[in-house]
Amino acid sequence: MALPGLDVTDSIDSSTILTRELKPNQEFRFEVAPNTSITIRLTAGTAGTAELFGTELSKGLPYTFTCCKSAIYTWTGCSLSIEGSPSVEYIAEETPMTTYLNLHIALEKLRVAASDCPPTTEGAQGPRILLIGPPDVGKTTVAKILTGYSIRQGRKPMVINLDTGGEGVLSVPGTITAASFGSVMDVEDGFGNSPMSAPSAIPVKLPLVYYYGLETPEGGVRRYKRLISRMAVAVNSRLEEDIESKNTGLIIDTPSFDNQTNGDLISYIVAEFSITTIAILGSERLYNTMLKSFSASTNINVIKLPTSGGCVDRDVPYKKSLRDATVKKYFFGDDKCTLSPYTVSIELDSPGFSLWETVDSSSDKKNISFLPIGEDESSLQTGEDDVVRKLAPGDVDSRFENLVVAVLQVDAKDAGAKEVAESAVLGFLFVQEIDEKERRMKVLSPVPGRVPSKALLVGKWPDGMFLT
Ligand SMILES: Nc1ncnc2c1ncn2[C@@H]1O[C@H](COP(=O)(O)OP(=O)(O)OP(=O)(O)O)[C@@H](O)[C@H]1O
Repeated sequence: MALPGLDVTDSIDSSTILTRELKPNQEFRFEVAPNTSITIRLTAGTAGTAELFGTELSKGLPYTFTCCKSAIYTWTGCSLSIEGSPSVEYIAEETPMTTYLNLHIALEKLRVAASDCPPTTEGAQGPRILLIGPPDVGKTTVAKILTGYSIRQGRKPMVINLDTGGEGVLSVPGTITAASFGSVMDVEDGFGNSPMSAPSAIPVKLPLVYYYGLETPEGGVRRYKRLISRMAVAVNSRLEEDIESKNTGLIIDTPSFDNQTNGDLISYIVAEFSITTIAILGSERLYNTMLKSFSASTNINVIKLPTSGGCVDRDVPYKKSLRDATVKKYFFGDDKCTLSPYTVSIELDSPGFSLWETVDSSSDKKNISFLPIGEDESSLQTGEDDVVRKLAPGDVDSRFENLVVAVLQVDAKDAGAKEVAESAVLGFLFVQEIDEKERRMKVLSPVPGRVPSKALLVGKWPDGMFLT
């Protein structure tokens, strides 16, 4: 019988062991299908180092990968042994790693200059880089590489993820997060785990999390912008207390911005986070648009970065399986650390129950063309109820099954739409079943006991899934 959470992957086919010799500046690229896994070792007793998206591999240690498309790069040449069968594997000679390293060195110079300034002055603020571009051009990968390099240099970057449609960074999909990275990243897990999900061999990072609950910013631009503003305020005040992070600066990953329609949003992010460098990947057009838009700003550099030939388009089912795996891991852990979530029952009619839903206003977009000339989309949204809506107990029905629910920091009884729309997240629940007859909601919770009397927020993203 398959126990929930324990059927994570098939066992590794240890009969297949490949050895790959890499010359300096070569990259071993591999893809592992969902439900299979491979183990890679940097061969012990041989010379050479290797890194996975900026994080160095230890010699002889087994690293297990499942459901991923990734690459191991070497500056020196190295030998890798691979146990199992990757669905794709090859050695690439052309990579943009030297450009990425040069970018890191340029940022590091600015960090050194920032460290030389008195802590309370503006000069003490390190570089703040924003990575933008179309889908699957390597924005997240470059964010990982820059983060990995700056950690190896003894720095403490603040990493911000604004991409709600992806797999999530230190949290579930559908969230925006900020975390200070002061310790090594996880080779297998990229940005690693937060203590909200599972204990980990790698030191945990404590992220600030906001649940947006929609796939793209377009669904709720107004709330998305407000969350960005809240996060910018929180990040800035954190940096004032942590001079190491302040000197290191920000690395910001974004959703896919591939044309001029996102110009307003990009400008908003640039202004809120006081961005100093905008790096564009994979779109000459977006690069030129940004050059024009920020030509008057002397303190903002606009640069173009090459996309790695290893970046692969990930189809919709693959992305869905990555999202599902992240949520599953939040509740059940992984094969290194299995967790046992608890099933908790919530009374829908209890006074402490307050469930809100995020509103997707993208359906209003089709009406924009009927607006009077001079009025834009914002005039369609008039009150707080346009971004989040409180559900009456009678409205809670089976359409909310198999969705993620955020437990917010704001108390259920004090929660108004404004507080709910802007509140940070304590943790997540997963709705298993809604019994409309018995007026109960059965949820999966990472901790035992009663669900705290906090406002709960359910979104449309991540989309429904079966956690078995
Ligand atoms: N050099 C490489 N070799 C192999 N795979 C790579 C390489 N660089 C990136 N990838 C893979 O390509 C995929 C897309 O990269 P990434 O997630 O960084 O793009 P993105 O622009 O952030 O995507 P999105 O728009 O979905 O956020 C990922 O699975 C990543 O691991």
